Amino acid sequence: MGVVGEAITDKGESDKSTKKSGEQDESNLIDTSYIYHQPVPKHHSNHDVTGRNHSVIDRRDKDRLDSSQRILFVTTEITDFVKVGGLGDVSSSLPRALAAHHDVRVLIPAYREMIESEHEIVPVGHVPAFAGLPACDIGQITCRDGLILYVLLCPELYEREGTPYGGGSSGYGDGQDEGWQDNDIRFARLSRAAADIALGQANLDWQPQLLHLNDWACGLAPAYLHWQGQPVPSIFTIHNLAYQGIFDASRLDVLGIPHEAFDIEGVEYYGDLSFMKAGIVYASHVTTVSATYAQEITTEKFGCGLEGLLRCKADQGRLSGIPNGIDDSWDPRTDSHLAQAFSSNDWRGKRANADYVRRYFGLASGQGPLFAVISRLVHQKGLDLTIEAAKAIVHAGGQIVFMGSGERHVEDALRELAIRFPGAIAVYIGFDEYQARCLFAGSDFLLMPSRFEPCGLSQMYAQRFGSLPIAHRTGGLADTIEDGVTGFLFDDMQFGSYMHAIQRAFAVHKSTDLFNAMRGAAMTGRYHWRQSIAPYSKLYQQALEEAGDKATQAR
Ligand SMILES: Nc1ncnc2c1ncn2[C@@H]1O[C@H](COP(=O)(O)OP(=O)(O)O[C@H]2O[C@H](CO)[C@@H](O)[C@H](O)[C@H]2O)[C@@H](O)[C@H]1O
Repeated sequence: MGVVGEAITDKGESDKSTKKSGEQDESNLIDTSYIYHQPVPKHHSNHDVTGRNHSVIDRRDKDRLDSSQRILFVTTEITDFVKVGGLGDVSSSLPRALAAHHDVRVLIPAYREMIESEHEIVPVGHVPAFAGLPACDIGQITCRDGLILYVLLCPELYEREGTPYGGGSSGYGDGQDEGWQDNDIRFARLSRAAADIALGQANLDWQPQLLHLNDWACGLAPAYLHWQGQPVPSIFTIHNLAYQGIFDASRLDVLGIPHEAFDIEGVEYYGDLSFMKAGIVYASHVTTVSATYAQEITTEKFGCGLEGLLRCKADQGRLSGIPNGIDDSWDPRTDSHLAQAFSSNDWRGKRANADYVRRYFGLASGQGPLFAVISRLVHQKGLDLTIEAAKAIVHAGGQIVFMGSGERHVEDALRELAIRFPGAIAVYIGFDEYQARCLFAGSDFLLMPSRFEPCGLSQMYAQRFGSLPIAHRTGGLADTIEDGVTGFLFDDMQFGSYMHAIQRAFAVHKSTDLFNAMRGAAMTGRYHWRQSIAPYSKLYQQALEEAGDKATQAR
């Protein structure tokens, strides 16, 4: 990824970075069960995250694949090429982590970024037109580490300026924000292609046994299979229930949805059509990305109108929370992006990164705490609270760097802060993977007062790089931050509660021994994908067995 934004410094200057983002490494897998209904483990440990490098899928893995499952992982973003947020990171690292145990391939639309990349796209298949969905070809990109991407070639749908979801950059373009007008067609096309591939109807020389679908954009895939009476098993993972893919009921025919399916038991959502609901209803099993969020979405407060259905799934044992992880590229000892590599207890090395961040973002040099915000700038992330807290942080001697893009009014409010507090607040509108890593490494604290957070990756990256998160006790934040040990949690989404947590952070910063102990504890947390592989594998197995049983009964 190259330049995607501008840094606004206290001098009002723009700065640009052209560094490439880091390659993703993978590491060994161990079996640790980690599912919803089981106690949420604490991540503080004396062990470091190390492991065998999986950046090249080696012979041993290939041999094991003979007895493994063939999984098609369907997604709309992947950090290798295009990323709007956390789903891009997960889609890049989870299939690679799973590849040690399974034959995992990825299906994704062929966006402009792929077409224009140096990667060769080899034509390997074709899917026919269906209802109002155009026919299209399937190309194959083989990544340097061996991961195979099937890319859906349809220039009129996918080769556009903008994000995978729309011309704006705030969210996941599900029809409730600035999404492309034809997002229903675009992502129904993706879903139908996944179903065709699963049925061996795409002329590929490979056929998956199971679909692993991610978020609303893939929601129609299990529905298409169901309506054709084909029991191909599928896992549907909710990364964010707030983006649902809601469209007008008049679109049923163009999307090839049978009218009988438009009811409360099917795809109907309060008079509209919901792709997210389709995924939940028709997939063999639903997962989300943390244990706490899996419970939260069964409640009215977090369920976005789908809590009843989700409660039902939970009662049937068909809803699990499996936490996200981070890959081995997030290692401050080896990350070549950093101004200086460092390890736990090498606080001078970490300090070199803080100096770099202050210089790069145009902050005054100083000894006070350095806070970072690295986030999509959307309502979910609670930026309003941080904007309110900014003045108090600066007056107490802190500095803040904001990096992100999203809702226009939030971007404008941040620009105003940078102008109001020169030398103390810097704002980078956009996202730059390289500078983000430096910021995680250079900051003392990460501000993340999310209203809800299905899992959250930034707080894991921050802890790994010795930056203590200050976060709302919700979803994955509650599961991955140990209050007073690896970060600070606050209970009420209120300014006073947030400020109290920030004050605790200031107090800890003053006490060198305590601060260092907390940073050390945060850096040794275990958030690797290896913890998630066993639960996913178990679900795959279970879904395949169930599908096999059904097929036997049907005979
Ligand atoms: N403007 C921007 N443009 C591009 N990248 C940016 C960006 N701002 C931040 N990022 C990067 O995107 C990632 C953010 O991931 P998160 O998981 O924290 O949140 P997100 O809400 O996007 O993901 C959703 O999906 C993930 C994956 O399951 C869940 O962890 C999470 O809770 C859920 O909200 C980080 O790598 C961050 O550096």
